[in-house]
Amino acid sequence: MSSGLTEEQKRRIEENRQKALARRAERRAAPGEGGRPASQRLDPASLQQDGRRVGSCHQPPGGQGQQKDGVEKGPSPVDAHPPAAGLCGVQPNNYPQGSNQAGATRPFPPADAWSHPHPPHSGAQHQQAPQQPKYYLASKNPTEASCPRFADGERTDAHCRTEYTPLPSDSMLTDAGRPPCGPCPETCGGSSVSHFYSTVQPFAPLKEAKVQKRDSSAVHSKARCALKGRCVRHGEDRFQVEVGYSAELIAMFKTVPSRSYDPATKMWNFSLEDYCHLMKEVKELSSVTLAPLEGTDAASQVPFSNSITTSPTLKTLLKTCSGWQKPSAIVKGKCVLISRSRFEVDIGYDAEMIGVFKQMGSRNYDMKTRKWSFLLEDYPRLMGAIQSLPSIEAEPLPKPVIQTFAAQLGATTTCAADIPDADLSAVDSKIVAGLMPFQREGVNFAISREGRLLLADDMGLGKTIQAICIAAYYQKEWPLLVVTPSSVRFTWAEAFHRWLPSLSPGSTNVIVTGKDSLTSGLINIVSFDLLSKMDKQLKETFQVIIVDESHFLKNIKTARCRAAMPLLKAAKRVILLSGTPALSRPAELYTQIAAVRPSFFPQFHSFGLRYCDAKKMPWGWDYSRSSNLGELKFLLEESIMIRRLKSEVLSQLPAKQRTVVVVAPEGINAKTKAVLAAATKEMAKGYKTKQEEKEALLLFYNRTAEAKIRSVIEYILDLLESGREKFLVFAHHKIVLDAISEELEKKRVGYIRIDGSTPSAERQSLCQNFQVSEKLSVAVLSITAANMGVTLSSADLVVFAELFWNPGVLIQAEDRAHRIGQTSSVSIHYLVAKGTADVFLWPMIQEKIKVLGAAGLSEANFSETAEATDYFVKQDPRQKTIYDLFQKAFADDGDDLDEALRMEAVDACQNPDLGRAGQSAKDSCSESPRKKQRIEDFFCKQ
Ligand SMILES: Nc1ncnc2c1ncn2[C@@H]1O[C@H](COP(=O)(O)OP(=O)(O)OP(=O)(O)O)[C@@H](O)[C@H]1O
Repeated sequence: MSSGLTEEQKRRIEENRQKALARRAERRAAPGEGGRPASQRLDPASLQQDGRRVGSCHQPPGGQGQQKDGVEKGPSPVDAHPPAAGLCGVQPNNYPQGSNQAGATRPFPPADAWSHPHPPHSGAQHQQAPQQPKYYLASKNPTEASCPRFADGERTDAHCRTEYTPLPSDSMLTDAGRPPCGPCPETCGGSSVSHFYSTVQPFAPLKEAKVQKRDSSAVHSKARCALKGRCVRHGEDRFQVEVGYSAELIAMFKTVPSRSYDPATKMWNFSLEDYCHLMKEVKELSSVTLAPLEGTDAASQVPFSNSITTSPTLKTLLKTCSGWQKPSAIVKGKCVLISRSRFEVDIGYDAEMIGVFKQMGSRNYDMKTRKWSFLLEDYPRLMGAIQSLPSIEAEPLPKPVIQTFAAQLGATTTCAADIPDADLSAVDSKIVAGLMPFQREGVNFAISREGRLLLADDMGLGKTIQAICIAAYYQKEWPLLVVTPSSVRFTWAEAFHRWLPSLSPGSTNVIVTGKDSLTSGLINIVSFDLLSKMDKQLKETFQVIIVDESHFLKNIKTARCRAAMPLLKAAKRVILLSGTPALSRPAELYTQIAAVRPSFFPQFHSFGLRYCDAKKMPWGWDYSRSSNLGELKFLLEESIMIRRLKSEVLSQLPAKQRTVVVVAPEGINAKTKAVLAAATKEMAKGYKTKQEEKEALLLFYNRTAEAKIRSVIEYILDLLESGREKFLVFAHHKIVLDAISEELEKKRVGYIRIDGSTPSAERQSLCQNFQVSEKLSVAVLSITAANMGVTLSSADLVVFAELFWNPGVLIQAEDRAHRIGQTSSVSIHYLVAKGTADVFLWPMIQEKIKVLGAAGLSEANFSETAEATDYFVKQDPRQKTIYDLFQKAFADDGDDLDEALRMEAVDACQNPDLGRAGQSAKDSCSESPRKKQRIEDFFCKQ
């Protein structure tokens, strides 16, 4: 670049330079005169008495400075610095120890304070410049006139402030890699400081500041123009930076994690742990130099090993200095999926990285979370750029996420294509036509995922019908295996026959004992526990498997899980059903995910690290927490899981959904079975009197209660294990109510109980407690004593452990949950046991309700759900006789309540603890005084 000087000017400059050199040589030749005293040599260890390092660029007599090469600067116009003395020059630094001259070490305000417009350099200021001394020397008293001030007297230009000179000056002034000092652009080059401030945003990336700095560094030298300051200890483990204002310095300060600004002293201080990082950054800045902390080596920035002034604490705190670039400088973070189309980079600050972020078209900065997010299509480009930054360690998105969202990555599409309608023409039309719209979507989803999925619809939304339809779509690949809790094995068999009428009656094989064949049916239904006991038979691989309540597999260590996992991994289609796939923590999902997509997370640990916030503890890894749950949800929903809540599909649901649960007959012991069989046989013969008939029926009913207890309890426990948080259980016999209560107590499940012995005053408070308390999960209720007058709408599931012949009473009981205040569809489960009085009671109830319905007296309809159980009775002529007997006995009775009382009395008599005598029954009956009286009357009548 042309200097713009005439030849004559150049000649004179050269002359002056030569003269100056000569004078300097003379001074050097005369020891003690003009030359720097040995004591003032630029010794890195030169310290003030108080240990603070001060001036290292000494002002020679006559106010002339001296450069390392020993050549005094002459008044050459070329070298002459812009006239505002001190703007760029080496500032006086040989103040008396501890002095704080005006302008010395002027602190700067915090970043916010700089947000107001900075007074610009006036043109006058620049015009004044030539009138200032031309020597490039430090001015002891920088002229106030040359430095505009804020209203509060603060100078506007950092270079107007007196600064500490860093040492050793040799290193400062002869930094080999630096260009020779040229005009300072901020003052001389016409670029005002205020302009610089305005370009540095509060969160301006340091990189950008650096870019500006580096661009300008070509034309000015740090050594000569730099703002100078120093580091001093600040308390036990911190250091303070005493320096004038520099926007780029502040921008850098803001990246230091331990930064703290002291408004009183107006200085920034930092942890010693950040010292080396900070010094390294300062070194990069063109406009600032800092004298290192006492006791450290300016070059290496490590403590002096032999210095007596270096305390052990300092050594310890600075020990990472030499290698600061490694652990301490690396900014670590991770990419996290935050929606189906975007991901977020959860990471600390790094200027270069922010520069990369800003190049992404889809970038979005969330002011609240202070995180950047991008479209997935930018992911490959962004990661490529970030990974090339040595100081950044950003954990990428997990492989399963990349695989699952491959369509969005790199593509412009942000949404995966809609799930197509599956062709269900080969499936029984009954089930296809019976699917509700959301259930059809579930089936479509399953088929789009090639029959491997976790169907996680809320409880009661009809996962069974969907699973049957999905499995039927793959019927060519059957035999089918259905793994379920043992209490619903028969319900599954019924459901298959109900929804797939084309199935032959013998196609379902319900496995009841470990000796049964696991593979003899087209549809094989087995409980979790039996499956684990039948390992030997498991060699046969099923291509299609349904697992109901798949969260039963949540613990990999259980026998049931160990038995099921190899089968599931090997099968072609895996249909997992669970309304509550994880009851308390994401770790519980792992086995279910692994069952459906074994390739996603082959090792639990990688899943644990990402989603269970895995922590190493003294005893091993703790996976009980959760992390990145949003990402996990998006991953699962995109790949393998479909979940709808009741509230989302409420408009498609009936207000009440009734289910017949066929409870397992093996729950009935052999003796009870024999008694029941004998009773059935006896009843088939008929009775002479009506009274005999009724008594026989009541005894049969009572035996049924005893027989069902085990299955009922098993069912209730399964419900609890499945995550049902609140439900009502109605039973009629005291022994059933007692058995349920005892079991709940044993299992420490919170419950209330309302039966005939519960005083009216207490009922209300029990109900209120149940309504509001999360700790009360079950309401154990007597069908006859609690079917009216109580509100228990906080539950949306009603279980009938026993049947009652009057459907009106049952409907009233259902309505304890289905009433004003209920916001959900109410599920009602009727437990029906084969080989018991239920077989006769259930069709009878159906019959009665039909009549009520036809008369417009009831909107309830049992026939839909009950049709599967109809054939119990219709198939066998002997059973038909008994059914007729039931019909006759109960249809004649106008007063069902009397019947109920009679049965309660019988119940009381049958209870071994209560004795058989009428008197004992009277004494022990847990009924209200009025009822007691009626029972008494009844016995008196006998
Ligand atoms: N499309 C339908 N048509 C008629 N009845 C249905 C339909 N879908 C579900 N149901 C009935 O709704 C009740 C609840 O269904 P199901 O037992 O399959 O629910 P679920 O989602 O498995 O509940 P849970 O998680 O509690 O086991 C059953 O009685 C079932 O027959």
